[in-house]
Amino acid sequence: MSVLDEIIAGVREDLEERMSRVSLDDLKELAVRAPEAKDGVAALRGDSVRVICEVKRSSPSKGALAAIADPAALAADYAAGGAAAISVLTEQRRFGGSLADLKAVRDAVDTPVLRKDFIVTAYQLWEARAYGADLALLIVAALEQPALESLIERAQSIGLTPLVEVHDEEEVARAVDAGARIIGVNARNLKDLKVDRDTFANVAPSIPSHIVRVAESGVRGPHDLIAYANEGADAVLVGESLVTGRDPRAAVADLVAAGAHPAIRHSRG
Ligand SMILES: O=C(O)c1ccccc1NCC(=O)[C@H](O)[C@H](O)COP(=O)(O)O
Repeated sequence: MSVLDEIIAGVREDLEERMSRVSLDDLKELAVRAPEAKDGVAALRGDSVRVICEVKRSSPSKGALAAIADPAALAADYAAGGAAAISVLTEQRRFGGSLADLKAVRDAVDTPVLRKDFIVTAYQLWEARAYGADLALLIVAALEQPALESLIERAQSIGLTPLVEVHDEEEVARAVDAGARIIGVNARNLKDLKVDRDTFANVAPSIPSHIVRVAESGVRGPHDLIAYANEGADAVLVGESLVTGRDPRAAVADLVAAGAHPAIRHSRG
């Protein structure tokens, strides 16, 4: 069993428990009352490289990263630093996240919010919307093609923008066929957790230019953002280096400034 398979097995158990407590109809009621979803595509594409900042307490690869007692305060720092979106890991067992974190972040900022989890059912999309997410992660490696297609369609129909995650060119082809408008290339191989920053450069050229390209994982500071930008990234997704650093707001501001540097703007035409 790969790490991804193990994570998904746990996610399915936790999901069963939530589904036994909260009906889909009740979730839909909550979703109707949630603030209107913001446009994820508009948030992540522009003349500068956008920065998605993650609320990440722990991870399978590194264990505990940061306690994050107040995710709302961290999100407010990210927003003040210029984050284009805030990613909230809601998986409990390996990442220490929750839907309560998602709600706390939603209530604290106007910035678009991404539910980062291992989504395998439409019920989780409704949860995402009910707790205020604007975007939801869908991982190609976790889904058969018909499920990927139907989850992208369902996400869009309820106002969520799917961020469709891939790790190789074959997965890009699947994401494009399924109708993705934002594709994230994860430098982390979710089967063995190794991070290879060359993954983006190898995979991104196969992403059609009308699709937003996000470079995920391994960003330690502005130099990594600049490298990803030069390889064609519209946005980067950053977790560990922000939650383990001393000043997340300043760290985000440094990344945002690097992403808006005239040399990068010029190379992006
Ligand atoms: O972070 C992990 O160890 C991990 C393991 C298995 C599945 C997903 C995992 N992380 C999710 C992510 O993709 C990252 O949190 C995100 O890209 C930010 O990466 P980083 O800046 O390297 O923390």
